[in-house]
Formats: sequence, C-alpha cells, structure tokens
Amino acid sequence: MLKLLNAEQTKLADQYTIENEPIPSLELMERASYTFVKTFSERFLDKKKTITIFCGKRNNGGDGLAIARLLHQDRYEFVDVVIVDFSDKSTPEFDANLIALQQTDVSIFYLKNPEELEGKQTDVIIDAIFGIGLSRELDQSYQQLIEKLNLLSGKKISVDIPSGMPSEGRLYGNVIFKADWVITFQRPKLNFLLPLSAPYIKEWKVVNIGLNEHFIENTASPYYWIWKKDISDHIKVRKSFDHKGTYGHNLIIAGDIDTMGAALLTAESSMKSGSGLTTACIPQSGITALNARLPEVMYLSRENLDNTDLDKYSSICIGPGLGKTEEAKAIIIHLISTYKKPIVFDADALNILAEDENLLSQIPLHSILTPHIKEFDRLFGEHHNCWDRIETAFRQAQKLQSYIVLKNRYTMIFTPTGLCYFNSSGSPAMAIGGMGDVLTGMISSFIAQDYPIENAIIIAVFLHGYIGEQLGQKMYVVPPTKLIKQIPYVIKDLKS
Ligand SMILES: NC(=O)C1=CN([C@@H]2O[C@H](COP(=O)(O)OP(=O)(O)OC[C@H]3O[C@@H](n4cnc5c(N)ncnc54)[C@H](OP(=O)(O)O)[C@@H]3O)[C@@H](O)[C@H]2O)[C@@H](O)CC1
Ligand SMILES: [K+]
Repeated sequence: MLKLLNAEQTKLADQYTIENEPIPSLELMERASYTFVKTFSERFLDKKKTITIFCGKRNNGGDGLAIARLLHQDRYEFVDVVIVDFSDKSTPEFDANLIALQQTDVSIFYLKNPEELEGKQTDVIIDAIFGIGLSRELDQSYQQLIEKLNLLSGKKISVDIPSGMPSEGRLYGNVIFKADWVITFQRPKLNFLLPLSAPYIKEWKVVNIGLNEHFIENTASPYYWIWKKDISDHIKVRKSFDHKGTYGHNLIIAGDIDTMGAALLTAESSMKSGSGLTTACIPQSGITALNARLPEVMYLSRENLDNTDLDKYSSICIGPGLGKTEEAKAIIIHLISTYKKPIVFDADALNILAEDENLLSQIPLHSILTPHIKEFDRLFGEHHNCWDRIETAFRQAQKLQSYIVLKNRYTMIFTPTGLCYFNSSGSPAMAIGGMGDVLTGMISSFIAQDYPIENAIIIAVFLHGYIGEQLGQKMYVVPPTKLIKQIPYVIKDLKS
C-alpha cells in the first residue's frame, strides 16, 4: 500500500529529501525534469515537432526551463519557451535554470499579456505554469492565458499537475489547463483520483523522482493507494487437506421475480472467488434459472430464511436486485436483529437503509456498505462536490463503525478507523449494469473465506478492477459474466 500525500506533505517530502539524501534543491529539480523528459521522449519520438513550454516563475516553471534545456540537449530541434511574466516574484531554482537556459540557443519569449499569444501554433504544449503550490483562484490574466491555451490544437502535457488545479480539495474555479497527459512526480495527486478532474485530465502517469520513501510512508496521511503487489501478498495459498469447510459459507440474499440476473451474478462471483459454499436466498421463481446456470450454488427459500440459523453462514450479503418491497425491508430487519457478524449491504438494501436512519444505525459492527455516488447521497444526503462527500464518508464510516466502499473509477474504501484506500485498478469499459453485483459477491466471498474484513474488501475491489482493466484492453465493454469467468484464473495467476 502506498501513502498518498497532500501538497503540504509533498513539499515536506521534497524538503526532507533535500536535507537528508542530501541533494541540493536545484539538483532535485534537475532529477525531476530529467525523469519527465525521459518519459516524454518514450512517447514523443519525432524530434522535428515544435514544442512550446509555458513556464511560470516558481518551481513548476523552474522544471519547465530545465525540461526545455534537456529536450534541446536530447536533440529535439524546435523547442521554445514562453515565460509567463505576470508577476515579479521568482524562485532561486527558476533563476538558476533561466541562466542555464540562456546559455543555449532555445528561444525565450517573455509574455506580459495573454493577448500576445494570438496566432501561436505549436505541435506540443508543455504546461509548467503552476504546480502543487497553487493556493488560490487564478487571477484574471492567468485565467485568460489558460483559456487561450486550451483552445490551441497541439498535444497538451502538464508538468506535475495541470495549472490551475489544486493537488487536493475543491477546485477554485473552472479555468484549468486541459491536459492530454500529465507526468506527475512520485505519487498521483489526490484530485486526479476524483471525478472532478475528468474534464481536465485525459491520462496521467507517475514517475519516481527519488523522494525519500521512508519519510513518505511515515507521514500521517489517511490516504492510501492500493496496487497489485498488495493483493498478491495477501491472497492465501490453498493447502493440502483443505476442504470446502475451510473456505466458508456465503449467503446471498438477492433477486426478485424480474431481477433474478443480479442474484445469479452475485452468487456466481461468490462461488468463483473461492467461498467453499455459496447459498442463494432468492424467490422461488428463480430456482430453475439457478439450477440450470449455477449447479454449484445451493438454494434457500425466502420463506425459510426466518427459521434458518444464520450463524452457520460465515458471511452474508444482501441487496442486488432485491427490490424495495416491505418483504425486503423485513428481511433486513430480521438480519440486523439476529446476525451479529458483518453484513455486506448493496443496491436496494442500501436504498432501504437510506429511508430508515434508525435501521442504518443498527447495522452490525464492521459491516460493509457499497454505494455508488447516487446511493451514497441517498444514504447520507445530497452532496455537491467530491470533497464534501469524502468528508461525510470519513465521518459516517467512523460513526457507524463500518466500511464504506464508494464505487467510482478509483473506488474509495473508508474504514472505521479513519483511513481511505483508493483503488488503482479499473476501466471505463466496466461501466455497465451488473458490475456492482459482481463486486458484492466477491467481497462477501472473501469475508466468508475468513480474510480480515479490510483485506477482503481491498482484495475484492482491486481484483474486480484489475480483471475489468485487462478485459477492457480487448473489449469495448466488459460484460460482468465475462469478468466473473476470469476470477479464479486471475487469483491463481497473481499468487504464482
Ligand atoms: N525542489 C523542489 O521544491 C522541487 C519542486 N518541484 C516542482 O515544484 C512545484 C511546486 O513549486 P512551488 O511550490 O514553487 O509552486 P508553483 O506551483 O510553481 O507556484 C505556486 C506559487 O505561485 C503563487 N501562487 C499560488 N496560487 C496562485 C495564483 N492563483 N495566482 C498567482 N500566483 C499564485 C504562490 O506564491 P505567492 O504568490 O503566494 O508568493 C505559490 O507559491 C511542483 O509542482 C514541482 O513541479 C519539483 O521540481 C521537485 C523538486
Ligand atoms: K503544471
């Protein structure tokens, strides 16, 4: 798991690296710029393209000047620099890099006024106007400049972060450089992981500039980044003499007459994720479909649920396709009053909880709520931006002593102890009905297999996104049934 930092913490990591590696600030900038150029040149192979670098006068601009010099050294033939000269203040690193650039024949233009940009044409625009130091709304002249840059036709690449976007927290306004690609230093910035960045970033890539990892990992940040290695480390090896009882019994309470598919998806994904036994508690009308499609899955009738000893199930999930009927609500009330282990609540179960605050407050300790954004707002009230929603999620996960899995491109997992894990895997090809049902089946399956709850959620969320991402490279859209088929293969693959 990697720690994610806010802008202030990133600056402290820069500072710590400078003092303790030790490395002069200017050299750290050189290293960052060199890494940028290396990554850039792997994609932009044609050295005859015109490249214009727009530089502010602080350290992001300092990077821009060093990048210009290094591209020129690397035989990019048509590099020029525009210094955005709207303020007198500059940093020593900017000044030193300006002197170094002046020794080359890269042309440097001082832009005093956005109007002077009229008629500019270039194949590639590199944006080094503002970095993570942005602390307030852009003033008028910067806004005009960025609006003009956004209208230019060249490929747009930002250094560290699109100018005008803060590293975290609400946007100051909607005038932000629109980057085709952001090459960012050391860690993704928190705002890249939220839908608010979608209009401004098509793609981003993290490059390692050698900041002190020990310092970063010891920084008190609640935000973590889940990646592949975390998962392979956590997946259990199946041992000789293990039997179906070793891997738990998962009960799926899902489906209604016309939404049986959701129940089948959840049950199949539970079974394929490895729970020893899976039972589907579905309406009687679904038995034929269940038997025909999933012979491995057992059936429990809705009528018999009340008389069943729920403690024999090592995990229970409820919600996909359940419907918002009185019967469904009665089942939830019964579960909450009799089953004391964590329950995974999804879809209609969340909508039922959203309408009864009292019921919501009684869910078993360490339960899991898996809302998408709309379901989240139904549960906890309307939110108008991602950061307000994040604040609520932290608060509610602690108040309910439960996990909140807020599903999105980078799904967030909020824990009862006040942490937030961002999932790195996923693909827009996964935006299709039924995907959430698969995730619910996976989470509860790993819980049934006796993984610690937090690990079960992290593994399920990552794997779900990872398989979707792999299939998404070959498929325009990933049908949930295709994803489910891959689960056992990919788990095996990750472990070996
Ligand atoms: N050795 C290092 O440190 C390394 C740094 N690195 C690079 O440095 C970048 C961070 O640089 P930075 O801190 O100098 O900030 P940057 O974003 O260039 O400018 C922000 C400054 O502008 C101002 N300002 C803020 N908002 C404003 C506004 N709306 N409108 C107008 N002005 C505004 C404000 O100053 P103020 O006006 O408040 O004095 C603020 O300080 C980082 O992203 C990375 O690219 C890497 O090379 C690694 C090594
Ligand atoms: K930038």
